[in-house]
Amino acid sequence: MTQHDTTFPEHFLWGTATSAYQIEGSPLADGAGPSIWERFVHTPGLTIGGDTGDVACDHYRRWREDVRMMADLGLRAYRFSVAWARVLPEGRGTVNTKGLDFYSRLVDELLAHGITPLTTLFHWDLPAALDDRGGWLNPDIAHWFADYADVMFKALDGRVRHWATLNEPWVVTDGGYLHGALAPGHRSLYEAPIATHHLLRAHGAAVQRYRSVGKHQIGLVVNLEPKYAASDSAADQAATRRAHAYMNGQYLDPVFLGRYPEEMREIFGAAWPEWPAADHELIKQKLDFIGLNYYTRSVTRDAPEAWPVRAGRVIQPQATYTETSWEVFPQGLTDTLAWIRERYANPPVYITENGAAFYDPPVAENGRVADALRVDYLRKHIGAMHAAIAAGSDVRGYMAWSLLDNFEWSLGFAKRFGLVHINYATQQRTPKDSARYYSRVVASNGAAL
Ligand SMILES: N=[N+]=NCCCCNC(=O)[C@@H]1[C@H]2[C@H](O)[C@@H](O)[C@H](O)[C@@H](CO)[C@@H]12
Repeated sequence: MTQHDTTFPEHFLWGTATSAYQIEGSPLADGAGPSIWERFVHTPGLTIGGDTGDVACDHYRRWREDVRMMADLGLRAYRFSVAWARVLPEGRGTVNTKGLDFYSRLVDELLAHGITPLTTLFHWDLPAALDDRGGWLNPDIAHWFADYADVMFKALDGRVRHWATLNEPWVVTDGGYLHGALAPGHRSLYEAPIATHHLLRAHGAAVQRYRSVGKHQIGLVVNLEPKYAASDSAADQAATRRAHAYMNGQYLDPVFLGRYPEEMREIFGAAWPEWPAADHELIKQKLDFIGLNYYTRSVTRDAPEAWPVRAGRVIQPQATYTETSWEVFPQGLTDTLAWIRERYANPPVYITENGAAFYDPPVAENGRVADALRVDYLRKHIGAMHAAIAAGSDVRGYMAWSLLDNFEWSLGFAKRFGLVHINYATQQRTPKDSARYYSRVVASNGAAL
């Protein structure tokens, strides 16, 4: 590839991403069991405006229309997640065939339109019945998850050739067990490391199971956020090392290197357990790819008040920020891909999420949504990804987050990440300018950047 050539490798997989609870609606339809998010959103005060995923984008009923829209946009791939409690209402035991059939039909419809499915087994919506048994704090969850994964592998493997075990274990632990902003809403220094470890053991158990029943590819999706020291001071440098270990190394080091970063004990102190070697062997299953979710960076300073990592984010006055207060920093994607390449011996990577929430203008009379900021965000980040590929990173695909405006967890519907606008009152879908732009990028394999 020459300097100005932005075409991507042949067969580069261009698509979009969503997750079950954020778009499907009908969370209890056809025998599905409740998830911890069903409980969380119906607990007053835990989501902005009391928003819930009861309807969301009504994708559970409009899925054919949505697949047709992906095909009309020329998308080649689609990353979605399976709601565990649709398939196993109690999280384990009896399979709900109607729940499984929803995903089987979705996969067949995608394939019929020439769209490659990438399937995430867990995207935060843990079955409530398992949470009642301790959820990610119960060591038994490793085999509960592997048994659920086994059901999905046997039902869909072959039609689905790209599996991801977990989506963003960091967010599950940091949001759900340390700070409590996300389901199940715990706030515990002692629970967080246990949740992390059991998430990683469950991941390892599912990958191990896949190696005995599956024939294609399986990986782990992590959100990585590069940390840049705010100054050369020892305190800021140390805080940056802690923040990097906590958000980035804490998940990939155990999987690729068989150990946690040494900074973890410094961060958690007495709350950081010692785990048996057998656990590390289970976690360290060989992966076929890393799924990278990239959104932003952090310029990091020492912050003794910022429990427990003691690292703070320094606002960059000259930067553009998204509606979720994330700095737009495309270089961070190039740097993160270089870090993966160098630290973990250049594993295959799919960018499984990249996108931004901006304040979009309303749908105009002519049907346009002129989301210029999102077009610019995509252009710059796809360019940053290309720079990493030119430097040797083995990046194999890019899934823009998100296909649709959707339920943004505790922020509800207030934040719009979609390439396609959703009118929640009518459920009308309207491709934004960013969708039209992305269609051209996909059709030209990156040349029309
Ligand atoms: N602070 N800070 N820095 C950035 C940390 C990002 C952590 N959140 C994510 O990555 C979530 C991921 C999730 O998969 C999806 O379900 C969410 O809708 C998107 C958008 O929020 C992203």
